[in-house]
Amino acid sequence: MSLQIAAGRWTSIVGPNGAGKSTLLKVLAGLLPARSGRVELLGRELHAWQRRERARRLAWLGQNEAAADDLTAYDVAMLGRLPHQGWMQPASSADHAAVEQALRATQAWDWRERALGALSGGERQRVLLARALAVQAPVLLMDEPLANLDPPHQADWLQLMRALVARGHTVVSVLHEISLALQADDMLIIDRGQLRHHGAAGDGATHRALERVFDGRIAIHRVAGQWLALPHINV
Ligand SMILES: Nc1ncnc2c1ncn2[C@@H]1O[C@H](COP(=O)(O)OP(=O)(O)OP(=O)(O)O)[C@@H](O)[C@H]1O
Repeated sequence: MSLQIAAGRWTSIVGPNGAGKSTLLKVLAGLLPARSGRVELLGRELHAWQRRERARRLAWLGQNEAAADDLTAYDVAMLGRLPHQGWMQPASSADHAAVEQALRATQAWDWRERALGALSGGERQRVLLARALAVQAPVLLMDEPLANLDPPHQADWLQLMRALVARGHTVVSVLHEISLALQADDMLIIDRGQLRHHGAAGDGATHRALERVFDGRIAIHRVAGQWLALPHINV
């Protein structure tokens, strides 16, 4: 695969189950070694970055991530500030401000004192999203950020991503919900470990590539001003 993800845009990665979407995202994050080739972040080889510097620039939200269930939501979000903190140094007022802003942005502020393990799946996801936002990194990589989120919170997430991109952040997200993925600026379509298409999410060529990669089992339609992926159901 050879690709360049545009800075200051939101790119969604889509494709069938097992296509390699999460694997690609992990390689981009430096969490999996690329077997060959190289990955660059902001024009510099990923592994040439000093780890703390890289962690400040790259925020990560994984799929079904294990997290310390006995920590409060507030302390989980504060983990996102680790790259900004010195060894054994207490959190600064900037750290607390970033955590509060992130928890409020994901509407998780009200349960900041509750343990992560006591939250519902969607509530937990919003705290993990807040942890990624608290990093205040220019690049955010997210694997299934909408898992367990109800439709209003999915819409909130979309708005949040738009606001981040408007402020110059780069967002890359793996999404299974194609209609939501179609709201991105750009789309990477992956199948069987190969990049099948890379283009603007609103382009007809991207829509045809999507329909192909899902064996014609979906069709992209324009409904109420939005692109939607509708499944073909034989009745
Ligand atoms: N740790 C691993 N060890 C071995 N094989 C793996 C591992 N993780 C993933 N794979 C395999 O690599 C392929 C791609 O997996 P990946 O998780 O990247 O797919 P995906 O596109 O994200 O799928 P999904 O839509 O189901 O989440 C799959 O065939 C999977 O079984």
